Formats: sequence, C-alpha cells, structure tokens
Amino acid sequence: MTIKAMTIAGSDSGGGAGIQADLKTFQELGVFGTSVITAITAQNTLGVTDVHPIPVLTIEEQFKAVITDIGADAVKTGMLYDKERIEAIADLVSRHQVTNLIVDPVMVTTTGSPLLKEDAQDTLIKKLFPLAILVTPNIPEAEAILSKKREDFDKLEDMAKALYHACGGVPVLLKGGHEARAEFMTDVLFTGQTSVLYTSPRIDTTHTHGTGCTYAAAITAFIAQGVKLESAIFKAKEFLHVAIEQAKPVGEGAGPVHHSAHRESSISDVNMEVLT
Ligand SMILES: Nc1ncnc2c1ncn2[C@@H]1O[C@H](COP(=O)(O)OP(=O)(O)OP(=O)(O)O)[C@@H](O)[C@H]1O
Ligand SMILES: Cc1ncc(CO)c(N)n1
Repeated sequence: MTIKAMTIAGSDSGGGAGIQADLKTFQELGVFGTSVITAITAQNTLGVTDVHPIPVLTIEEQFKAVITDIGADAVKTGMLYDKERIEAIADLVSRHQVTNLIVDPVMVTTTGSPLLKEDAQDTLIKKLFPLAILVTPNIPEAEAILSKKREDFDKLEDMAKALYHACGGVPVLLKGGHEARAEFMTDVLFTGQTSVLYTSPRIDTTHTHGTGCTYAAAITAFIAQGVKLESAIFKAKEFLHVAIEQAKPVGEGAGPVHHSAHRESSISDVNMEVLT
C-alpha cells in the first residue's frame, strides 16, 4: 500500500523551505507527497522579494483534486498567508475529515520576511489549531501566540504548557532553535499529560534555511506511516539533525539543509527524555 502525505503551504523558489522542502522530505522518507500551494514566494537564501497569494478557489480545487482521488494519510500546513485562506483550509480539513493534521504556524522567515498577515493569527489559533494533532511553533511564533516573551518563563517546558492551553488543548512541540547561546538544542512536546524533551548538540552553521518546514514534514511523513507522535518527533529530529550537519553551501546567504543526508549517516545524536 502506498502511504501518502499532503502539504498545504507556500512555494519557495529557492528550494530550501515551503512546498519544496516538504516534498523532498516526504520523498526521502518513502512517502508519496502531494501539494496544495497557497502562495508563491520569490525567495532565495538571502530573503523574500515577492509574495503572490493563490486565489482561494484554486486552493480549494487543488485540495479537492488530491483528497477525492489520491487521499492523504497525514496532512501538514505551512505558510497560509491570510485569514481568508486559513478559513478556507480549516473548512476543507474538517469537511473531508482529515484526522492527522500537523500545523506549522509559519509567521515570518528566518530573514524576517512576513509570511502571515498580522490580523490572521487569531483565525489560525481559533479555526485551525483545534483540528490539529500537533502544532509546531518556534520561539518567536510562541511569543506571538502567547503575547509573552521567552524570558517570562523559567523553563522551555513551562512555555510549552502555557502554549498547550493557548492553542486550545492541542499537543504542542515548542522548537528551541532560537534559544540564544545554547550548547544543546532542545525542543519540548507537551501533550496535556506528559512533557517530552528532545535534545541534540548545536551545529555551528548558518545553513538552517527550511529547518522548521523539514522538521514538520518529517513528523508528518512518520505519522502517515503510523508512527506514534512521541517517536515520530524523535525520528524527524534525527532526520533533520544530519540534514543540518551535512548542509552544502548553496547561495550567498542562509543555505538549505541537505534533505538526502540521512542516506549516508545513521548516527543518532538525538536524545529523548520523558518527564513525569
Ligand atoms: N544550529 C543548529 N544545530 C542543531 N539543530 C538546529 C540548529 N538550528 C535549528 N536546529 C533545530 O531545527 C529545528 C527547527 O528549529 P527552529 O526553532 O529553528 O525552527 P524554525 O524557526 O521554525 O525554522 P525556520 O528557520 O525554518 O523558520 C529544531 O529541532 C532545532 O533544534
Ligand atoms: C514558502 C515558505 N514557507 C515557509 C518558510 C519558513 O521558513 C519559508 N521561508 N518560505
């Protein structure tokens, strides 16, 4: 049986993030990938120079074309651009009873370009988050969702717990990639019952373009294959870690991760700790 995963996201012409990162990741992990494009960005390793949103009707038709024929064992969302598009996607996801939805609440790029309109955040939280099995904010996105700063929380675990409530009681994976000065990179999953810490050594590199997309896409691929949430995140972080480690220089700025790195490296540098 062919396992299928769908990405609903924006196109990154530079090939490192967005739809392109998602499809590469699905392919690498042995899952058949399909796509619903929400916006086209003119983007490279230096930044975004243009954004062209796709009409809502065309987004709906892409989704229906895929779901009614090919289907999806898991679905991931990335850049959704604005309120209108989020509402349309939330409606499609609930009408077609998508059960394995992973929402990466993409707001701005690493280089600071906005990918979500500011007034759309509330719609994302209220309409889309409740349909998800996992939401994957980074620290700046978590701060925007909570209207609080990282410094307002002693531990990352406390921030993840607050996020769980702010996201309507949906499991949250808070990514710590933006933690200053850290020697180890820690992400925290809070499921409502347990906290799980995923830790890996920090890699000294500027080539981290597309880490968030690749991570969420890998989680989606493992969920599509029937892997449980806690292990899917662990396996996805292993996949991402070697992809960052072996990132090749591409472009003049923040280069993309190397999606096929896992083929050559089986060394796991990731640690998982379940807190009670
Ligand atoms: N230099 C690094 N070394 C090791 N792991 C890293 C590094 N940078 C990011 N990561 C890992 O990548 C994952 C994504 O984290 P991050 O918080 O950077 O997400 P993001 O900001 O959504 O990504 P993006 O930069 O694509 O927007 C996390 O698991 C984080 O630990
Ligand atoms: C299209 C797109 N989606 C997501 C990101 C987040 O990194 C990006 N840079 N571009």
